[in-house]
Amino acid sequence: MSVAGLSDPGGRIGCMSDLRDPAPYDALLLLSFGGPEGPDDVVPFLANVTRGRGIPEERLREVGKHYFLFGGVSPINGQNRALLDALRKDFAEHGLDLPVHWGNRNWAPYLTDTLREMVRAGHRRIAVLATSAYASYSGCRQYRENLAEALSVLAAEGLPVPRVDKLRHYFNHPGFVEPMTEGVLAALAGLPEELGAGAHLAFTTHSIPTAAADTSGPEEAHGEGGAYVAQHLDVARVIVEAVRERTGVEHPWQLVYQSRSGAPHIPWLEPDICDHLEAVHDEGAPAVVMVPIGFVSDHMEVLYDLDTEAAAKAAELGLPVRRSPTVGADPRFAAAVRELVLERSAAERGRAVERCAIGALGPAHDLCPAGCCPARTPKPAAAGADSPYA
Ligand SMILES: CC1=C(CCC(=O)O)c2cc3nc(cc4[nH]c(cc5[nH]c(cc1n2)c(C)c5CCC(=O)O)c(CCC(=O)O)c4C)C(CCC(=O)O)=C3C
Ligand SMILES: [Fe+2]
Repeated sequence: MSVAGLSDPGGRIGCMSDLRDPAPYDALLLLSFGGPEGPDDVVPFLANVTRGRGIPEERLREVGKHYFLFGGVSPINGQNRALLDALRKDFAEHGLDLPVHWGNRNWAPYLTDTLREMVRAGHRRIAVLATSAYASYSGCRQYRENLAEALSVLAAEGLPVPRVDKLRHYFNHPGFVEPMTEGVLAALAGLPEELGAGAHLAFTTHSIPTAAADTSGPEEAHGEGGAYVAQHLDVARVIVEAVRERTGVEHPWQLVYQSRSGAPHIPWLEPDICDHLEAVHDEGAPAVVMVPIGFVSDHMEVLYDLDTEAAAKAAELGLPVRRSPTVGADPRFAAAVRELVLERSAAERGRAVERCAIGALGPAHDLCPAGCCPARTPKPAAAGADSPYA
């Protein structure tokens, strides 16, 4: 069943607030991308991200320019540490006794090392929260492939193989969306009054190849843009409507893309944020608020691609822009994670659960069906119906 989030002035957002029992889970794993923490980390980090594709070091240094501009430090690890603290605090305050660990796909602490420690500490049934809210190969199945790889290493080492369950996509959880809505309202209020009312909202997310978008989500969601585009449009509509309710203004808006990479002849989702800024400027938009709904924290894709590159484009056009924040370690997001854990725990125990979701799409599946967000070259993926693991 899908119900609207209940939000009171104290900031509590709840659907399953009566639940406390995390069984059958004995731990939560925060699974993220990882990022470099100094100049010497940048090239090895990029080699990890692009592993198996034989990209020469020279090219990696070029790609690493964004990181070198910031002293070789991505903010993403610090942001995950802050999220870990927020989760532990929220769990403790709500009587949820569940240890929280952290592992990354591409940098230390590495997923495999974290899982090994968790198994040695006795954990056998692990809920997994990925720092990616939407469907897609890059945002979902690739994390599941990395989980399968890590489990295969543990098995080869003769260690027990834990069961890992990835929590559902939370793009439409009110604890993810409401802090972003508030951020948009604050960004609009930060514009000079005569510009704010007519400002355009540019909702941004990571561009991916159109072929990956079209096959994102379960098979029934396939079609142009697939679940990836549909989910982002749903979140954008919810925010536009919430802003209209609060301000009386329905701002013109569009879903646009950023951070494209890959060969130019392969089609990726468009338009790019910079082209979009130019287009709306030509149409006479007085100002733009960039809303990075595709990301969970203000990491390098946000700091470079929006705050540096797109901001420079806007300055060149003389177009006033603001950028609203991502959820990061917002306590409402931490509360949402607790609810996702408790909801899934109850479901695994066979209880009927209320799944908190706003927008038109309803709550996403617990278990990715076979063929969900397929890879170009099939690999084993854990935590889905087609997982080779229990
Ligand atoms: C959908 C999506 C998300 C959102 C979901 C999620 O968060 O998972 C995301 C997040 C991120 N992407 C990140 C960094 C990178 N992504 C790359 C490359 C790519 N991303 C892709 C997609 C996504 N990416 C794709 C289709 C590619 C090309 C193919 C490939 O290489 O797989 C490359 C390689 C160099 C380049 O091609 O530019 C880098 C360095 C960082 C870390 C930022 C930091 O350090 O603060 C984060 C959070
Ligand atoms: Fe990426």
